[in-house]
Amino acid sequence: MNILYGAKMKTVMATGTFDLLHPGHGLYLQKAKELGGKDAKLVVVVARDSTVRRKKRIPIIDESQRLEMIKTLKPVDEAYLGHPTDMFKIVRDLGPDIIAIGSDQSYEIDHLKKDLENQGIDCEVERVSNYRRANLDSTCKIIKKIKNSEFSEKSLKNC
Ligand SMILES: Cc1cc2nc3c(=O)[nH]c(=O)nc-3n(C[C@H](O)[C@H](O)[C@H](O)COP(=O)(O)O)c2cc1C
Ligand SMILES: Nc1ncnc2c1ncn2[C@@H]1O[C@H](COP(=O)(O)OP(=O)(O)OP(=O)(O)O)[C@@H](O)[C@H]1O
Repeated sequence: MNILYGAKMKTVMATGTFDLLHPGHGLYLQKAKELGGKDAKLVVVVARDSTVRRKKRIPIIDESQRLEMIKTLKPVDEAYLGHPTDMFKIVRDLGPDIIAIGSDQSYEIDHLKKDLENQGIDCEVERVSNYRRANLDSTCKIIKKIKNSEFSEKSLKNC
């Protein structure tokens, strides 16, 4: 926790895959930062390719490019790749005051709080309730759209 003119500046940690960025990612990061109040710092942990393969699918964009993109976003103060196997290591290293879980992330808040306690980590866990609904509001939907599109070789000739 940093001290800013006598007030506590909170560090909020956000996590995710962020493969093929969409506005829902931006909303999550903005709302996550707001959980820390005025002058909060937002640090983002980008999932490793090996984690994404294990939990979801083969990522389209590799981890270094996903990290590079996240670092360009306005609410983001710092961003790092996570650990390949130990999800608590980065939490220990970054020492956030709050971990912000996205509205559709599968982590159960009380369960995660207990796991952190068992690891000796003192940190709040809060859910970001905002979800941006749209035709393309998840990476999966973008992938499915591209896969089902009738892109012919001719229409892609300028790619
Ligand atoms: C507290 C916390 C720490 C995490 N640390 C890591 C990590 O060190 N390495 C990693 O690859 N993924 C880590 N993750 C997992 C990913 O950020 C992400 O949750 C996972 O790829 C699944 O994506 P989804 O949560 O959006 O469904 C962490 C998640 C949380 C909640
Ligand atoms: N439409 C959305 N509105 C708000 N938050 C979102 C939205 N989509 C994703 N998020 C949040 O952004 C973070 C990163 O999401 P992530 O890239 O892991 O998944 P995703 O975009 O939902 O794609 P996938 O289809 O792979 O699950 C997570 O915390 C997730 O809850």
